Amino acid sequence: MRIDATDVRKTYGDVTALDGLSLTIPSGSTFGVIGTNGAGKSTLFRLLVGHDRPDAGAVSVGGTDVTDDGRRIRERVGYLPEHVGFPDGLTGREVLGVHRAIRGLPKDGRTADAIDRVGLTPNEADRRVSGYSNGMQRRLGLATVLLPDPDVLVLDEPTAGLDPRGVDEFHAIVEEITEETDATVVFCSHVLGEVERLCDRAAVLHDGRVRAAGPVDELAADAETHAEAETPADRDGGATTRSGRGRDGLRAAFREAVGDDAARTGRVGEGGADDPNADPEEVAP
Ligand SMILES: Nc1ncnc2c1ncn2[C@@H]1O[C@H](COP(=O)(O)OP(=O)(O)OP(=O)(O)O)[C@@H](O)[C@H]1O
Repeated sequence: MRIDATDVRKTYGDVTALDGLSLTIPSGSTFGVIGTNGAGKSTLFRLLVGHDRPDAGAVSVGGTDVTDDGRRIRERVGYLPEHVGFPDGLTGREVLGVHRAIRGLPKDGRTADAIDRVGLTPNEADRRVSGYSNGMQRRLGLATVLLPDPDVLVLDEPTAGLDPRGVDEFHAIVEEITEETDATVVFCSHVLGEVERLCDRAAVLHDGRVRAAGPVDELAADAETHAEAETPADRDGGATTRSGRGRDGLRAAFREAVGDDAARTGRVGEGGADDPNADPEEVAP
């Protein structure tokens, strides 16, 4: 399902969270939204899944305005918020059973499928969630989202706080989902390397606006257009080869939006180069 946000504005009191944001997420893409703390990522995601309404502008999913038919959107869109809590007394399998029942989904093996897809063993699924590690809780959260077999997955910082192994495992699960289904997957992150690894498209968000967006392989063109007057190539008459495409392109767009310091470490917001979630390869020498 394609997602369109058009000139969206959202304020909380005197705070402008989204300031005329426009973005298109093509059907079937794996789309990464990267931005600083407070850039508006979570606000955007709440609007995409119909949990909140824009003050101005429009958001549509699969051609349906989310404010017209929020229920249909919530049926087709799986949303994993940044912070998910589960009742401590239940096992993982019971949590999924409750979610299945609340959503009116049939007892057709989808609970066991979801457990399998997120890599929880049957034994782990039968343990109480109070004993789950952070990574297991994230996987269980993803399993609840997968239950209805959604057309769109919206994941708000799904790997924040996971150790490197947990991050890797979560990435592998997302990669498997994107390979095996036609689902549109949208997630946000502070970590550039995560977006580069998983996404075919990306947007850099800053101060409630999209600063660069497009196929990861083509973001270079945007960044180069904006930074044209200052590129080494311009300064030395074209002798220096420009960064080209792919990773360098996204990095250039990112640097333009968030500044040299964040671009150097490949991450923005909390943590730093020594954060367990940081990809060491992303830290420039
Ligand atoms: N419910 C709310 N009430 C008041 N202000 C809010 C609310 N939600 C978000 N904001 C403000 O809107 C702005 C955007 O917040 P948002 O959570 O969308 O950013 P974010 O990019 O997800 O940040 P982070 O990376 O820290 O999670 C921030 O200034 C935030 O303080």
